[in-house]
Amino acid sequence: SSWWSNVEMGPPDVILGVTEAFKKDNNPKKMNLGVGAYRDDNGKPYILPSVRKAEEMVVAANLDKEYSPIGGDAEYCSSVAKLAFGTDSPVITNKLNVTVQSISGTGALRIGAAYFSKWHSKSKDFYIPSPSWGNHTPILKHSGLEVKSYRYYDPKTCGFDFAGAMEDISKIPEGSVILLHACAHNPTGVDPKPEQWAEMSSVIKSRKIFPFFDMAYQGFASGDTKKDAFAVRKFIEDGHQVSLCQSFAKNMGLYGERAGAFTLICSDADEAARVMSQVKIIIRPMYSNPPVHGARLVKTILTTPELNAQWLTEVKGMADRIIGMRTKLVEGLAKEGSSKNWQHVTDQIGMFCFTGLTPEQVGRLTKEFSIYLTKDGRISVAGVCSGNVDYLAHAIHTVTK
Ligand SMILES: Cc1ncc(COP(=O)(O)O)c(CNOCC(=O)O)c1O
Repeated sequence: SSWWSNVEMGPPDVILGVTEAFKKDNNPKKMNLGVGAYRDDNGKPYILPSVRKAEEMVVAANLDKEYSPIGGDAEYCSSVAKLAFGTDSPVITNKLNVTVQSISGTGALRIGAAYFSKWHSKSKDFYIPSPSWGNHTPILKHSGLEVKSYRYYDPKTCGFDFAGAMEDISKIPEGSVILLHACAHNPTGVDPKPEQWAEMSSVIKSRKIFPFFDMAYQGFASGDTKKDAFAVRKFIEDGHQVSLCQSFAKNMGLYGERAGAFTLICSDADEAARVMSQVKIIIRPMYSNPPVHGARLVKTILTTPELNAQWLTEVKGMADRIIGMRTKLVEGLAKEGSSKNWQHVTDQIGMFCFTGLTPEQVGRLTKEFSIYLTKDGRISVAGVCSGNVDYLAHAIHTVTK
């Protein structure tokens, strides 16, 4: 018999499964609201002009294709750290950040999980929001960590369960790690308000819990990179030694280029040198060194002033288009005569909207209207455009009235 006769068929990836079903549907009005990738108002993938410009500059520079350093290009690492923390942050000026390039946000989470599994001796428990990005649990578990959860989403209001979150956080044992989505929470689109972040920061500090940030959407949520980094910068101001995962998949549209970064904040230069040495020891046997092209595009944009300014307008443009579609959807539902409160659709932020639709209503959207989304009622607002927003409003009203 074969070596692999023992291998059973694994479950299909929920999100990619939605896209497969969408492709098979030949209804001209079909809509794919499953995949978390930006689409322009014609429903097409979008390559940012600033990225195209950076690519021309990189190609014209005739660079070699030698191996990157294990931790990636040093200038790339310092440019992405400045974007996250702010150029005048003490973290940057005192060089307290250990920042390495990662294989996008997922790679940053993998490096982080492996680092904590090996060097965070106080606890192996990671508390993630309920719900969280589907990949968080397997990434953490594959690294030998325990995954627990804290209340986050309130299905009654389709909003943030602040009281529940605070109650759960106040019970998390000292030394545990809490995973926080810095902005544009996936899958709910629900973010804490600044004053709620402040309260979470103080309880996390007083309980000696470690804040592990995942910032996959900086600039893509509100359109303002500083605003979207508020939580990370607030926690640092409050004295937390945060860790941070960054992705340039969404805010620079570099999905397939796999550009990201992982940062640990240290207490002094000596600690930073020791920590950096151990992070590199983790990366070396994982994938040895990162891909060069995506990082070169990011570095060129972030370190070329006029390109950086152009990028900021483009990422704001993507955020504004999505925010505009949220408003149009709520207006469309009102026009359809819906008497339900759809305030959460415009209160939520980023790529996703947790509609509050039941699995049965989701099933009807797909069956009766060829609208594809995940069973939890999450829609990727990027899949909504001026040509289909009224159709979506009609369909949602029909299945919810
Ligand atoms: C919270 C979060 N962290 C990290 C990541 C990592 O993304 P990447 O590895 O592509 O940078 C993502 C990307 N999610 O993909 C969209 C979807 O859910 O359909 C993410 O949402």
